[in-house]
Amino acid sequence: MESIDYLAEERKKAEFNVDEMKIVWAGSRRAFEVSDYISKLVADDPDLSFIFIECHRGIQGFSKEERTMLPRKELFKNTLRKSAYSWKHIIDHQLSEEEAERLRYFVDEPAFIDSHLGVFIPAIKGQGTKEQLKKWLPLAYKMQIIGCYAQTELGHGSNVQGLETTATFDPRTDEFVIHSPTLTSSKWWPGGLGKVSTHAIVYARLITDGKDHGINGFIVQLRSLEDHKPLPGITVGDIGTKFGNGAYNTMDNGVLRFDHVRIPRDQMLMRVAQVTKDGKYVQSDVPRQLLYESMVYTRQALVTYASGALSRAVCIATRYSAVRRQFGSQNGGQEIQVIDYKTQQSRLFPLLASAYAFRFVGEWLKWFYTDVTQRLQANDFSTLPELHATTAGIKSLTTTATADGIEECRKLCGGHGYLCSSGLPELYAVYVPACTFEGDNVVLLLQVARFLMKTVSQLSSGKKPTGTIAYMGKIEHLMQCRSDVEQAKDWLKPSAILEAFEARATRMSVACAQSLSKFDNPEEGFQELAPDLVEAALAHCQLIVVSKFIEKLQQDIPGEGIKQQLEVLCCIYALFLLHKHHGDFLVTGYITSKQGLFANEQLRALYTQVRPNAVSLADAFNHTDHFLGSILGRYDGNVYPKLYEAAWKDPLNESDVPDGFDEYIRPLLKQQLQTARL
Ligand SMILES: CCCCCCCC/C=C\CCCCC/C=C/C(=O)SCCNC(=O)CCNC(=O)[C@H](O)C(C)(C)COP(=O)(O)OP(=O)(O)OC[C@H]1O[C@@H](n2cnc3c(N)ncnc32)[C@H](O)[C@@H]1OP(=O)(O)O
Ligand SMILES: Cc1cc2nc3c(=O)[nH]c(=O)nc-3n(C[C@H](O)[C@H](O)[C@H](O)COP(=O)(O)OP(=O)(O)OC[C@H]3O[C@@H](n4cnc5c(N)ncnc54)[C@H](O)[C@@H]3O)c2cc1C
Repeated sequence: MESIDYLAEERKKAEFNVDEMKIVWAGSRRAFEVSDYISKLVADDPDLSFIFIECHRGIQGFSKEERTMLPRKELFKNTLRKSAYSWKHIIDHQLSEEEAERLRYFVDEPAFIDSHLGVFIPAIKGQGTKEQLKKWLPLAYKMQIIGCYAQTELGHGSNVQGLETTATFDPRTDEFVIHSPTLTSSKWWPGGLGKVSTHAIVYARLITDGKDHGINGFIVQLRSLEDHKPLPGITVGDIGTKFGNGAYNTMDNGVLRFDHVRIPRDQMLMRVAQVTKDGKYVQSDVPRQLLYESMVYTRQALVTYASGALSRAVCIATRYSAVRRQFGSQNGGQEIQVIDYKTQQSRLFPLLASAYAFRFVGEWLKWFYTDVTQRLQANDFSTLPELHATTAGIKSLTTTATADGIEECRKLCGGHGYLCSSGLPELYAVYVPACTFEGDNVVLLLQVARFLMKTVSQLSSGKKPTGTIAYMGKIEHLMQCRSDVEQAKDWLKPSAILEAFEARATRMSVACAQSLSKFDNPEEGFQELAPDLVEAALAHCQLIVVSKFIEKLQQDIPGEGIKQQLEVLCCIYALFLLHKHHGDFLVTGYITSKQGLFANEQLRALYTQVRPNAVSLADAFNHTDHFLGSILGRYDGNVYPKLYEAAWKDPLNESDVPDGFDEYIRPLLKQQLQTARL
């Protein structure tokens, strides 16, 4: 049956070429083609798009929208099936690394393979010696071993230096003895650990000759490669069901304890430090911080994933807001589309703009990460602190805004957003731990703040700040300049926006540095001023996102109407932040309240400009209906019949009279009848 496009009228309004925008969103024509092909391949192959479960009726298939109704054990087994099937497809069709990553992404179920590819392999690459890479990477790439990243413990997560697991060198046997001395030293949380991984990168305190050398990474085999049973001395299992139905529960986050488990000396990852056969600890000439390199890699990758998750929620909320109508019907005509309410626009369009902003900053961060990694290979470590601060800060900003944005999109969809079939509750439940994993977002902003305080303190020494903190080189100007905006449309000038964000970030950092200098003990001062420091760090990170969006617009972007749309989105993103953090800009004295009001006036005008393009800007994300997994976000907008149809598939509707009627409802009703008779 041919489907009707209920959003066709919306699509006709677009003032730009949607196909060209799809390429801008994907990053390149090639990236678009790979994503487009793989997303359709997943959607069209039932083995990848459906969940199959053995039940009393035989094997039953469930769609993605139905997965929140399924028990964890069945879901987990199905995820194993899909991972194995995906892997076979990757091998049989000789998919490239890029295609394989897209396949994993569009299958869209958290799985052990994410930890294996996203953290285990990067950790070996970042911390292993050439010989170790040669030995372990081929095994990992061929999945002959499956690995996880076992850093966090029951008692310690953020404080990596506080980890308790020990790795004590025994020179008699040339081995390390890995041990969990306390309950709180139990490894706790690693994804893929609970039921699947055969190996782990275990972070443990390195002890030689009774001396503690701090944390190091070790490759430890956990399970037999024959029967998958835990090896002697190892206790391992899953930590239990997590937030939300379905959601992250397809992942086996695990617990792990060691009872004096022996591993050969060459399984210590030795790029940063080595232990010789006679037990001597030798530090390399690379900085110790390279032990944390894999976290930098993953934080960088999470930024692009943030734009992906936010774009899904925004696509659902935008399409549904164009379908949904409330109030204002005249003479029996149609009611108003809720997307036409200015309040709906002021909540939705900044999120649409944020999705694009995060995509571009993610693109840039990937480039920056690659650039710094190449320098590291050549033993140039000068840009490592900036990379750490930037990945930590942008990961924090984008994941917090994305998690909050998904929840806002759920509310933008009214009551129907609360149904699992909207796709939004599960998207939120899957996504929200990104605010915690790979570094709690507040802890990460405090790292940015340390970097900023260091930068400010070095300004007087004449050290010229570069890269993302180059703006601090203009400190004298930025501390005293005032906005020259005289009317609302002056806020459309990139230079006006940029200076506002630079002045605000500089002044907030300098204010913190001045407050800090009043403390005799800087560490005490840092603790006391932490909330202000976090705000200063956020201001710096928002400046980075805004400035990378502006830089993107300075590139040659072909395609009818594309640049104009992106300019509107960039201004919405920046002016929305300016409006939200109005207080910062006022208190630091850069703008007057009148100029703040101009920004808000301009913002409303931009919402009107983006309105006819909204559905098409969401289409440009190129999400398939399968990937969205949402009745509200369907491409054709055919929401009501599909919601109605889906309700009847709920297990509660399998019978008219529910189980439990005879035991619990009938007696109540009888009791009422008897009372009525009395
Ligand atoms: C086909 C391929 C497909 C692949 C696709 C996969 C893509 C992946 C996507 C999704 C997968 C997601 C899976 C996620 C699973 C989750 C995993 C985890 O959560 S792992 C555990 C993560 N844990 C943390 O993040 C802990 C957070 N804590 C820390 O990082 C640190 O403890 C700290 C907070 C930074 C503090 O460190 P420390 O105590 O050492 O402190 P300081 O004294 O503050 O720092 C000392 C100096 O070191 C600098 N520093 C700190 N960290 C780093 C770093 N990472 N890099 C560089 N430098 C760093 C710090 O700035 C200090 O410097 P100075 O001031 O001395 O100059
Ligand atoms: C779904 C999921 C998957 C994970 N996967 C892995 C994995 O594969 N491997 C792995 O090793 N770990 C993994 N983790 C663990 C994760 O990395 C940690 O949970 C994370 O680093 C936060 O540490 P924590 O749990 O110790 O939080 P805590 O540090 O205990 O945080 C609790 C609160 O204290 C605050 N806080 C902590 N320190 C400070 C400070 N210095 N100043 C101010 N406030 C502070 C935090 O902001 C937070 O509000 C995973 C976690 C989750 C939820």
